[in-house]
Amino acid sequence: MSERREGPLEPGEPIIQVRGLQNRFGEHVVHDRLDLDVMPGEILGVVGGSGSGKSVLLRSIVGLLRPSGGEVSMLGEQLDQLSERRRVLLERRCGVLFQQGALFSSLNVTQNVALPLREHLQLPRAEAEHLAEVKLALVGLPPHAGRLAPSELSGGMIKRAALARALALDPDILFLDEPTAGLDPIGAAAFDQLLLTLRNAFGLTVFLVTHDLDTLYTACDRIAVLSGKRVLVADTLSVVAQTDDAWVRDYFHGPRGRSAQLAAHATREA
Ligand SMILES: Nc1ncnc2c1ncn2[C@@H]1O[C@H](COP(=O)(O)OP(=O)(O)OP(=O)(O)O)[C@@H](O)[C@H]1O
Repeated sequence: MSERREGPLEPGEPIIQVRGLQNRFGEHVVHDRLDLDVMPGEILGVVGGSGSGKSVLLRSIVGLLRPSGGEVSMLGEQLDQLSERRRVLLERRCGVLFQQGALFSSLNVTQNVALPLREHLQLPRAEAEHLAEVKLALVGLPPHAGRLAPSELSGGMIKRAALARALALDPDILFLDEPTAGLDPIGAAAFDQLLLTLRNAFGLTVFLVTHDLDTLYTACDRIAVLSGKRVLVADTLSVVAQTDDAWVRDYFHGPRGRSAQLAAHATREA
């Protein structure tokens, strides 16, 4: 991976800053004056009930959805004030992994990962595919996986291939929407470890939408809870879990929350 680029961020400045975000679809208000900071190099887990607006928040930040109001800044640049050229440059610094992986079925895995390199950097095919193979190895896929069609991959392999594509342009920020959904517990745990390895090795910032309590316990530095159209709390897991809120209580202190906590303790002590 390339050297990390120097952004215009001041020390201590959030890498993503969301202020007063509003999102509505017709009469349906999803976000109302939502604020959130994401700090450089952290893995932030974003949780909340179904329909609380986690994916809409992610899409607003990566520029796939134009918010109804408020401001989003990323890497020191305010999204709604960017020229087309600056927007494309900023896009390159973000890798996005969508819920279903979103690989092109007509391309093999290597070609899928090579696509951003060809489109954004205009690399010749052979060079782009060589770099794609490096990325596939980085996410732990065996060499033969590159020649397979997406339909020939297991669920875990699809996630890894999609992660390799999200990493293709050496992003500063990785956005992941439910990366462990549909994986068995062993595959999910391996994915969490991979995420930690990548963050530790490359200093990536990770914005992670998840329902997976194990991921929150093992991989996240901070957790933001979406509730009531806003961020109810964004803090370390121990602070968040003590928040006086019915959803937080059910989620973190219900049976699944307790078993995730026990599993995380056991892993740390092993
Ligand atoms: N393009 C759209 N048009 C209309 N409504 C939308 C659109 N996208 C999202 N919504 C609505 O916005 C709300 C929030 O959706 P979002 O997908 O962000 O929820 P979520 O918190 O990610 O949910 P889940 O955990 O179930 O994935 C939902 O009620 C959804 O129906």
